[in-house]
Parts: sequence; structure tokens; C-alpha cells
Amino acid sequence: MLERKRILVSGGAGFVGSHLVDKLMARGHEVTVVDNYFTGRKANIEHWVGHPNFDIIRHDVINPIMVEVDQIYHLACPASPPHYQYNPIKTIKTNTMGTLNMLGLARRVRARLLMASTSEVYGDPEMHPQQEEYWGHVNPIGPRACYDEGKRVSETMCYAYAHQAGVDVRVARIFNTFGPRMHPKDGRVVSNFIIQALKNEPITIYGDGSQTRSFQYVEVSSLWIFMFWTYIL
Ligand SMILES: O=c1ccn([C@@H]2O[C@H](COP(=O)(O)OP(=O)(O)O[C@H]3OC[C@@H](O)[C@H](O)[C@H]3O)[C@@H](O)[C@H]2O)c(=O)[nH]1
Repeated sequence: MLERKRILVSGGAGFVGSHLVDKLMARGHEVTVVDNYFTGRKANIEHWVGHPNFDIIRHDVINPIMVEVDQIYHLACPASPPHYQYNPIKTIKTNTMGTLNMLGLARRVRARLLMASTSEVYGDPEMHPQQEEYWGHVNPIGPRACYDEGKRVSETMCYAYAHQAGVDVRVARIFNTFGPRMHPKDGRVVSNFIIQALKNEPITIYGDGSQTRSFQYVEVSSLWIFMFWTYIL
């Protein structure tokens, strides 16, 4: 087994976060989930409740938090367009104050931090597929700005903390995700299409249908969870 680490996962009750929690728990780490349950669900992580290596704190990252950890995975933020557009000011706060709080914590406790960024930092891109070197084509006052500009400044903050304060950071630009535990009302295209097909309803294609996306399947086998609990008990 790898060296055991104390790991904070913000947004750990969310769709992507909870799969990450499963992986970290299965590797034997001590995991603390911080989530305000805006889009995250307790059901996504309830299989770990009672495990000695597992903790949940109901907390909104726009407020500071103090915990002793070795690593931080900062995933807290609604990712689906209808969810992050529901309260754009809150989305901006999450991506500015929330990321600053996580980076401040990382600096204080000398933890490595990974920030979940997004393909939306490329905005409405003029090149396909997008290379990491591409700087994007973003409308700063468009309906997506709260999220895409929010994530862009989150990335900026990560690298400012890295260069100025020596914080060890990683940024992952995650594209359009789908998989088990996705909320049926997530509102993104894959779950919308699947649910419409299951209900025998018309498929809603926005615009002229010529848009393209890169999709990413997210899952940790539930076998891992079963095997680990069996080993512990
Ligand atoms: O029912 C639908 C839903 C969506 N769409 C279209 O399908 C495309 C994908 O839309 P989605 O709602 O799934 O989400 P987007 O790809 O725009 O953004 C999402 O995925 C990328 C992530 O980085 C972002 O966090 C997330 O916002 C868009 O062009 C949208 O207009 C439909 O045609 N019908």
C-alpha cells in the first residue's frame, strides 16, 4: 500500500468527487469530505459513513476552514450549466473565495492542491480539439461567464500561489463527464438524452446540432468498495 495520507476532498459528495473518494479510500488514505450539498448528495458517499478513515464536514468553501491535511482535491462547484447558472453570484463566490480559501489552507498546512478546472476555460473555442496551449475564446459577460471566468481566475490563483508562495498545485481541465451517480436532473447532454430515451420522449438538441464535445466517463468499480470493507471488517 502507498504511504497513508490525510486528504481533503471539497465537493466530495458530488458525482466526480464521490468516485475520487472511493478511489482514495480504497487506497487506504484518510479522507475528509467537505460539501454543502448544493448538487452533491449524501447518498453518493454514505457507504463510507462509519469507516474509521472517513469524515464528512457540511461546509461551504466560500467560508474558511482549518483542517490538518497533506493533500487537497478542490472539486467544489456545480458543473452542469443549469446548476451553475441558477445562482451566478454564488458560482462566482465559489470559484473565487472558495478557491482562495482552499489555497490559503494549502499554504498554511503545506498541502499539495489539485483544482478541478474545466474545458469551459476555452470558452467557445476557435480550434478543435483544444490544446493546453490554447488560451480560449471567452465572453466575460455571457451566461456561462460565472463558471468559465470563475474557473479561469481559479487557475490564475493556483499559479499565483505556486509562484509567489511555493504551494504545490495541479490543475486538471475536466471535460464533459458522465457515469453512475450522475443526478437524473443534472441537465447535461448525456443524462438528458438517456432519460429522454428511457421515457420515450423527444431528444432535445439545442441549436443546429453542429456543436462538438469531448466526453469523459467517470466511475470507480463498486467491487473496490465491497472488497475494502470486507477486508476491514
Ligand atoms: O438536452 C440537451 C443538453 C445539452 N445540449 C447541447 O449539448 C452540448 C453539451 O452541453 P452540456 O449541457 O452537456 O454541457 P457543456 O459541454 O456545455 O458543459 C459541461 O461540460 C463541460 C464541463 O467542463 C462543464 O463543467 C460543463 O458545464 C451543448 O452544445 C448543449 O447545447 C443539447 O443539445 N441538449
